[in-house]
Amino acid sequence: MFVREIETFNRHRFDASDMKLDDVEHITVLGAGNMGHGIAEVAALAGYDVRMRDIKEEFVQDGYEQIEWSLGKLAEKDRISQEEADEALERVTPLVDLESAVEDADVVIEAVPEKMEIKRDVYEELEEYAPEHTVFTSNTSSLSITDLSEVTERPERFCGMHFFNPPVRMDLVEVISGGHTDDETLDLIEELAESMDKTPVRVRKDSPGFIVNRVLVPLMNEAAWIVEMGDATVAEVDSTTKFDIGLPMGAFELADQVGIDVGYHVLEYMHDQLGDAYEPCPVLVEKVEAEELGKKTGKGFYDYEDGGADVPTGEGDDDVRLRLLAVMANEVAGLVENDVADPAAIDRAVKLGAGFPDGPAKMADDAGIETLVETLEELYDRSGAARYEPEDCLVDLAESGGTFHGEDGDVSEDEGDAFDFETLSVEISDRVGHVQLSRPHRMNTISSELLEELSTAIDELETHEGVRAILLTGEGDRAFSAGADVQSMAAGGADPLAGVELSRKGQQTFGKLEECDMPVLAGIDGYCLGGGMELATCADLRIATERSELGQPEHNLGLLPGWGGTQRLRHIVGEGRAKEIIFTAERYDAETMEEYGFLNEVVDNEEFEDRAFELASDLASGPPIAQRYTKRAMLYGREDTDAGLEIEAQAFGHLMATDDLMEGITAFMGDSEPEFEGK
Ligand SMILES: C/C=C/C(=O)SCCNC(=O)CCNC(=O)[C@H](O)C(C)(C)COP(=O)(O)OP(=O)(O)OC[C@H]1O[C@@H](n2cnc3c(N)ncnc32)[C@H](O)[C@@H]1OP(=O)(O)O
Repeated sequence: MFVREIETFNRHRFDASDMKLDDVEHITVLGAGNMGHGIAEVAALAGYDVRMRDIKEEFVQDGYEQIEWSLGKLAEKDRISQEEADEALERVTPLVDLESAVEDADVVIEAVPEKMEIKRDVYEELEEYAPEHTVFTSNTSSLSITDLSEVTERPERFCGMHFFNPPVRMDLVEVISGGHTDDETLDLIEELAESMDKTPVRVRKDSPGFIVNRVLVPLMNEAAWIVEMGDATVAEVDSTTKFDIGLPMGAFELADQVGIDVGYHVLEYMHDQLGDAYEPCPVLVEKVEAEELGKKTGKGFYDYEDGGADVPTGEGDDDVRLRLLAVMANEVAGLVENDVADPAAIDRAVKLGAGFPDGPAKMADDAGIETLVETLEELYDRSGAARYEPEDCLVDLAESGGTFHGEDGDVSEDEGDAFDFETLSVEISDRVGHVQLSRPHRMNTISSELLEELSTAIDELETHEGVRAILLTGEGDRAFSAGADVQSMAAGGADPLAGVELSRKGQQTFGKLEECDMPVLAGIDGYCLGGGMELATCADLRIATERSELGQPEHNLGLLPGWGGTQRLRHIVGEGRAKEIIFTAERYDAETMEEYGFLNEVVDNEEFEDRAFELASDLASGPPIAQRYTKRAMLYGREDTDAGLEIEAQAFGHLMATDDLMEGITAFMGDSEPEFEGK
């Protein structure tokens, strides 16, 4: 028996390190509810053969119809073609029989109800039928991955794969390591999430609430405690959360949206696992007992049969703001201290998973760690409640005058290279993060490594306290970039799937520039071709030297502009010109590209460097909040004017309460230059 167990263990280990993303063809999703059918749809859209299983025929049929409806909607909005929608649907097989559902599975994603007993039964049965090589994942949002993995005989090939609702729209997937998970499994599942067009964030340790819920749920609890303790009303708390902190919803509005019971159950679990700091506020208990669970029951903190959440502007309270930020900062500190994730990963996860404009670590840095620790200490003295006891690492940060994004944040303005990359150089000067493509010997062509590093550089600059604008240039005076490195692309062989992945990777990486909160300037000197032009297209402004030549020559190679060019270029130059540029595959001079509206300015060759830095510094001195929301409104308004107008209106209102507005008006009246701080 002992020998057999060791053999099985060894075989599992071999299989785990052996399975690569290319080997994954069949995915089984267990559960056809909201999350299950959403995940099945995402997997089918990514080209996987999907079996979706639930315990009753009516459940799977219902899930299948939801997928059909959702794919139809995507096609209707031209996000995918009708043919792609039909093909994706064909890849989904709804099933009740577990054996047939998992017999070919390479990866299982379990999304059954959040009850340990139910999941345990499912995994025990699953272990009977699933092939040896299958990797098991759970979409649980609250249960322990380690505990779940121990129900199976393959705990090393078991991890969390936590999608957000609705999976088809939400970008984030938390990939959670259980106590036994091996690195190969985590790598594979992260790659799988990326292949589904999602952004994985690794949760290095199995910890209650993982990252996003660990920040959100205590935030909702604290909102409730503020009301319970008589320190503010629901309206005041939500006004503060939405209009002073700038979160997408008020804390109570969010609780109603998610379901008060859902938040409460996660909180109960945290209370059980992590102790008294997570004691649920009685207000939440009362709501759950009264079955006033939020939107889904018609009543929660707001009455949805009587107009729903109507969060007032201008009722914010600074003590409430500091208190909510302090509690969030303490959660971030707990996650960092326990090595669950670093501040950059936490910020990325919360921005993607909860739609926060900034991550909680960045918001804490901005508010001042020392102030937040003082806030916690005052509350702790007053109430003695464990939730206000500051984490050691937060106190240490406050005492040392540091910040969560400290190392980068501490780089003084003109200190030069702040980051270590092979294919890029990144420097920070005068609040401008200057990214230079640094492969001059190959015309700054874009290799997979450069794409990878660019993606990291954008993430790092975006969360860097000292950076307010990004400038992109190419090293040397021959090329901004001559596009994708066709040589290394050809070296990858003629693998269509790898091609799809490469295209997606470029689309996503360049897309980060469109989505990032600060203005981006592309400074073009020399050739700006193919993927290089697609990169420049994602900047907000473009300037080029007189000698520059620009174009999309992909058709000459029998390719198409696969890093966003078929979609994004038309937003800058209009569809007619975009088609002309792509179909002729010509190289255009800078003057013509200025006429076409692609370039904002053409500059003398000798003056290029000075002008690029001058313009980038100008952008960096602009009002950050207004810049951020202008970008968002314009980006989301591209396909949906009403959505863009709504963002515009909300942002306009939000700006009314900012220091930046006061600063702008005061400077205007006093005829001086404003010093915007983004507050
Ligand atoms: C999804 C995205 C797809 C794409 O982006 S596909 C690629 C689109 N880009 C192109 O098609 C541009 C191809 N390159 C050219 O047409 C020419 O080059 C230039 C006009 C940019 C420059 O021509 P010249 O001044 O005569 O120089 P040179 O000797 O052709 O190039 C210098 C070195 O640079 C390498 N190089 C240039 N472009 C690329 C590229 N895109 N991928 C890989 N290498 C490239 C060359 O091979 C050569 O290298 P060595 O001296 O070692 O032979």
